Amino acid sequence: MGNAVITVAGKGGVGKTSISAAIVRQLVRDHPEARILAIDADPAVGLATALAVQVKETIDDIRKAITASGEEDKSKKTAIELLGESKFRIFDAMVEQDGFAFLAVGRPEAAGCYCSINSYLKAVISMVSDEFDYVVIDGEAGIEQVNRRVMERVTHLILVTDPSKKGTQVIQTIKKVADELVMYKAIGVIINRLNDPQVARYIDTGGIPVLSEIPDDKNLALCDVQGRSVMELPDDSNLVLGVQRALKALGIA
Ligand SMILES: Nc1ncnc2c1ncn2[C@@H]1O[C@H](COP(=O)(O)OP(=O)(O)OP(=O)(O)O)[C@@H](O)[C@H]1O
Repeated sequence: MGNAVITVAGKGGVGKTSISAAIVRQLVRDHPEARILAIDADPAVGLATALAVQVKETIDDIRKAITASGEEDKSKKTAIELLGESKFRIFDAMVEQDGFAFLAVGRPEAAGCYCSINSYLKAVISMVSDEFDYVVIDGEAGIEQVNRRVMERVTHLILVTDPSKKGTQVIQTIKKVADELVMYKAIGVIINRLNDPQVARYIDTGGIPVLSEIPDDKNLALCDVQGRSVMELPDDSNLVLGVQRALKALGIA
């Protein structure tokens, strides 16, 4: 198989970050020889915390620096061209630890529009994807990044919802947009925090295949409180088992 670019998307607060971190954990264990990159593309910057990574420099920092240098440059190159020329800076910003590389998009300070950082992010994903066997992207909540074609190169789209109607509506909207804009190979849903199996039959994913259902995970709650990495979750914790099932269903594990 070629490289896999896995994106995790869904409504805010449903568990995208925890699931992305658990996917990284699983890939590191299943494929110790593989080159694995985790990208924190959520401006809320949770993946770094979930994986206990100390971020050195973000894509947004690099964007600002090269935009500033571009303004002094009389050759009128576009910022994305400049970014291509400073590819080494992106690789330099990656933190290597526990068997994976990590890159954060950062939190653009200018209020309002993330369009510009999103077009950088898209360029960065294309630029770095070929250098890794697996890329795992923890996306921003909602449809914006899919809509702006940031996720164009994604091969596996994992939609996360909780059992709420709002959650399932968001994943159906993301799927609709992705069907037009993303050439994904596989798509599926993880239903997170589903504690009552009786509730499952009322959940309407709009025909999107369910990859796995994950009940509340006590170990994750403990990790959260103690600020420990999801990499340290025990093998039998609900999140780990649910992510294993999902990766298997997608043909990745
Ligand atoms: N299966 C689970 N069991 C217990 N706690 C969970 C589970 N899934 C997520 N949580 C907790 O719910 C909270 C939100 O999860 P997480 O940050 O992963 O969601 P998110 O979708 O990435 O949120 P955001 O959209 O804000 O980035 C966290 O405190 C996380 O530990």
